[in-house]
Amino acid sequence: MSGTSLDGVDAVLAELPAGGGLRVLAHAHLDFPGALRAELLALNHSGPDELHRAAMAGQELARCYAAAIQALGPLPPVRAVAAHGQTVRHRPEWGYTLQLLNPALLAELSGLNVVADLRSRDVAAGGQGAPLVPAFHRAVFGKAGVDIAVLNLGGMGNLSFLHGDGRTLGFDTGPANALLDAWAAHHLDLPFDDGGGWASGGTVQPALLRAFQAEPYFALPPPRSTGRDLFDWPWLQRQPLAGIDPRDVQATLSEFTAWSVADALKRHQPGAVELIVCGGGAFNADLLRRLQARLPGVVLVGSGDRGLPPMQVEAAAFAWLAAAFVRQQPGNLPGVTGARGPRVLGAMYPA
Ligand SMILES: Nc1ncnc2c1ncn2[C@@H]1O[C@H](COP(=O)(O)OP(=O)(O)OP(=O)(O)O)[C@@H](O)[C@H]1O
Ligand SMILES: CC(=O)N[C@H]1[C@@H]2OC[C@@H](O2)[C@@H](O)[C@@H]1O[C@H](C)C(=O)O
Repeated sequence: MSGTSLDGVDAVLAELPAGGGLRVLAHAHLDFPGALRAELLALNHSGPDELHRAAMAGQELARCYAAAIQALGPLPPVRAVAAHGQTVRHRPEWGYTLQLLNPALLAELSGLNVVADLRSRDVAAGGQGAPLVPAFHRAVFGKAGVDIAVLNLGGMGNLSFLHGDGRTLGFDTGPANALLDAWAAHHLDLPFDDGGGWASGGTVQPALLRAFQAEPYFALPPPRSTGRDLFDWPWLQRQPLAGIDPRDVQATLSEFTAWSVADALKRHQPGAVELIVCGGGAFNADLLRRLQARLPGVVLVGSGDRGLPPMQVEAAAFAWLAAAFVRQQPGNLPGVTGARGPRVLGAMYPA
């Protein structure tokens, strides 16, 4: 799995018994080489010779994925590799979502079956193609009779609502780390603001926060999903930032992310008693503190305390989706994505 924060690749070796359940046997993370990260970031927006560059980046990604698989150590017999690829365009309203990867090359390099392109069938059926993890969250974190929410803080944020009565809903809340990382990189020359330490010393600017909140995406009803197509550096540059201390901008971005999650939770699952947090944002203490302040009645729990560490959840989720493909079972939840019905997700490139 490599997500929209573009930090690198997370791989897990997962055991998925036919009767249900999941056991992660190994985890490896590889940072993207700097040049690849910069190219993937650039490919999120149109530019010169982008078809050639996308094809080259897809090959480089396949090599990174193969290295991540190798970093898992000696492997038992593996049924399939779930390979998400790198989202560089997400335009379900135009009938497509695009994850760069050369899955044929990954099959060649790894000698394993590769299941890729896990989102496009849902989009073909009229869905958003995202988020796909709510079904997995239900399977691993759900509890009958208890309202639980699961929050992924990746480049973008997404919430799953695991209602006690068995209903599962979810959608993308908006940007999570993508804008925080971009601003920190620009002003601190660091890949991210570790623990949110820089943001925590800033002062939230109410007028700027209101400008962020005025983005029409936040008024959309579900099903909804988003990406760097909208929330990226160009979006930030359109905001009224002039004359504001950069540290206050970072604090305001952090508060904005906390607001987008808390507002979504209050509107869609006011009875939630527990919020399980995963994704790299789970290590941002400043962001979690702001979120807790906006959700006084909700207990925030790291996903590690519920059996799956924050950096493993997404990779495990896509392994689970690929297992559904191997069994020719649907992976999407039409009530979440808006697809016309359940669909088998993905395509296999044989070993
Ligand atoms: N110690 C930390 N302090 C603050 N932020 C952190 C820390 N560690 C990781 N992060 C954040 O988490 C990000 C990586 O998160 P993750 O790998 O979950 O995202 P992703 O999978 O790329 O995104 P998505 O869920 O959108 O697909 C980093 O880019 C950084 O912003
Ligand atoms: C198109 C795409 O890659 N979307 C990602 C992204 O990262 C977070 C959010 O935006 C979510 O919609 C999705 O990933 C999660 C894991 C999902 O599909 O459930």
